Amino acid sequence: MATTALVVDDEVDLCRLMQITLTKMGIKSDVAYTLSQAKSYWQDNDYDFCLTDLKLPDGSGLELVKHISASSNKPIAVITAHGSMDLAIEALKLGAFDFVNKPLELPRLRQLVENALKVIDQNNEAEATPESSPEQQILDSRLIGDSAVMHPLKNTILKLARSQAPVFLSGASGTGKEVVARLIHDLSPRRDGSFVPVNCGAIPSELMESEFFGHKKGSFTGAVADKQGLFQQANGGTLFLDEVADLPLAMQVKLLRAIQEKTVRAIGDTKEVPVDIRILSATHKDLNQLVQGGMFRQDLYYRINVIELKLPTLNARRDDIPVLAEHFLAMIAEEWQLESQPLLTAEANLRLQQHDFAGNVRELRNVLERAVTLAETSTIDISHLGLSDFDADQETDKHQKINENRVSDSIEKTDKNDEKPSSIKNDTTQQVTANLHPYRTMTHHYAAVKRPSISGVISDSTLSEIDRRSVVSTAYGIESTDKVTDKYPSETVIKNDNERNQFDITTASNTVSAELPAQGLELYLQEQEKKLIITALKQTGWNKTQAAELLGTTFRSLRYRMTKLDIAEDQSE
Ligand SMILES: Nc1ncnc2c1ncn2[C@@H]1O[C@H](COP(=O)(O)OP(=O)(O)OP(=O)(O)O)[C@@H](O)[C@H]1O
Repeated sequence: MATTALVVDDEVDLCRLMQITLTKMGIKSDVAYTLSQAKSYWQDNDYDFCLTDLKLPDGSGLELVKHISASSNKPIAVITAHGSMDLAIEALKLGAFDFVNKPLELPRLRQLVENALKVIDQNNEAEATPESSPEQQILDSRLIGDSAVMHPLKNTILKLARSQAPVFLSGASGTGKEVVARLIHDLSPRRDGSFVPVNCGAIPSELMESEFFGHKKGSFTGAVADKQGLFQQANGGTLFLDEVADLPLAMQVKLLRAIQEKTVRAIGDTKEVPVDIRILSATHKDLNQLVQGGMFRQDLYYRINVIELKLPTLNARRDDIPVLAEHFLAMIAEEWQLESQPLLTAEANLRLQQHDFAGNVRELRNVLERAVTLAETSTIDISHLGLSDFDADQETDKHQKINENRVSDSIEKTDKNDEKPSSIKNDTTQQVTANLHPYRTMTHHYAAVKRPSISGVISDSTLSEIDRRSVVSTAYGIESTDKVTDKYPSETVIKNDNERNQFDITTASNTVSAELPAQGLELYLQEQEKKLIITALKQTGWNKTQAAELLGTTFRSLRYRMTKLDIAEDQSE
């Protein structure tokens, strides 16, 4: 059956133009010239989608958007006068799936209609298999959790995936913002295009323009060839601006312009190139507060935060911990090629559910990776988790402290500010090791952001023990000690040795600050880790068991790190 559409506009010529375009695309259409006529046509016919002007003689097209999106999930797109971005944003918030500007550009109209057709197909598929639509299956297999807060979240993700609206993902670190961003893309009509994630905090500011918009050969020293920017790489797909709060103000202006105009100009180029991208963004920081403080442009905030999706902390969905744990253990077993999947004892499972996960899902995964590494067999007991003994009173205290810090909505406030009592932060230091997200570059969190003080660097909660040793030894120019305790490593290492006790930490900070790694902390640490591992492997003739022993780690852990750092099995030649 042919697809049908309702076109609503009071300009007769424009309606004819739209009808001709639709007919050429095999779509039958009716035209309504007023709001009331549109409502009654929509009521009496079973159209597949609607395209409406916002300014109608007897009312606003926004009313039609509200009417249609409240009663069905059929796509409705709006036509806006050039420059009336506020209305377009309002329409997206009300449920319009996309908008097109006047004067109408036919390629853009065709692209919008093609996206609408894809949404219609997806809706039909979902209706045919309501219990297990392909979308639902993808969602359930990648966003693990079945607790009360996850149901509405998943439904919203499905809805947002069908829209073209910019979505801002907020939530504390490790709650799964990137997982959700990928899902929104993979479930959207843009899924055949690329998903391009960019860590805004990791790109040096002097390279930003070239990274985002590209450059022409010879446009500056070092531009040895033409380079495509991230916007163009995401053309037809989705650009995910992760850690968007870290964008320098100068770049915010340029980004806003590109997003509004939907065109980019490479450095050294004379022409603007149109780009068709959807913007998703995320940060664990309170962007609203940054706007108030003048650190983030209000207009850009308004533009990227058309729809905000808040991700719950893991503490707010403890029921999901067992199922998440099982999911991660299965992943670890596969990635590490274990003979059998590790299993948690009932006590270990319970202990995990009691733990205060300041690092959220990422922390859970890291705790499990460490536990699998420590366990001699495939049974993971409470002792392998490395969590301090559970003290119900203490945990209650912690939760109370968190609650005191929350203003009205407890979860949202903690998410936004990442506020934790220092006791909890210390816990995190013990629990959270390196970010092990398979998609994410290791430069993700810390490069270019947390360089200023050595104490900041070393107390970084994501450092694994070996990372810490190399930081301590390299930064201070001292040998690493064998006894690196789990807590704050720099001071512990220094305090363990009388000679080093005399070492003035302030002087150290000053001395070291001049030698901070240009490539950023994470990249630097990776290089150090890689060097140490290769040295140990070379010393043992690439015998992994012996190399692991030399490094004071386990075979499994070494194998994991080799894969993570891309160290080939034998580089002896
Ligand atoms: N619901 C979930 N189901 C399965 N894995 C999840 C879920 N939530 C998070 N994860 C996993 O947790 C880790 C952290 O997730 P992610 O990187 O998406 O968090 P984030 O909120 O973007 O963190 P950050 O703010 O630090 O960038 C990843 O390994 C991710 O795969």
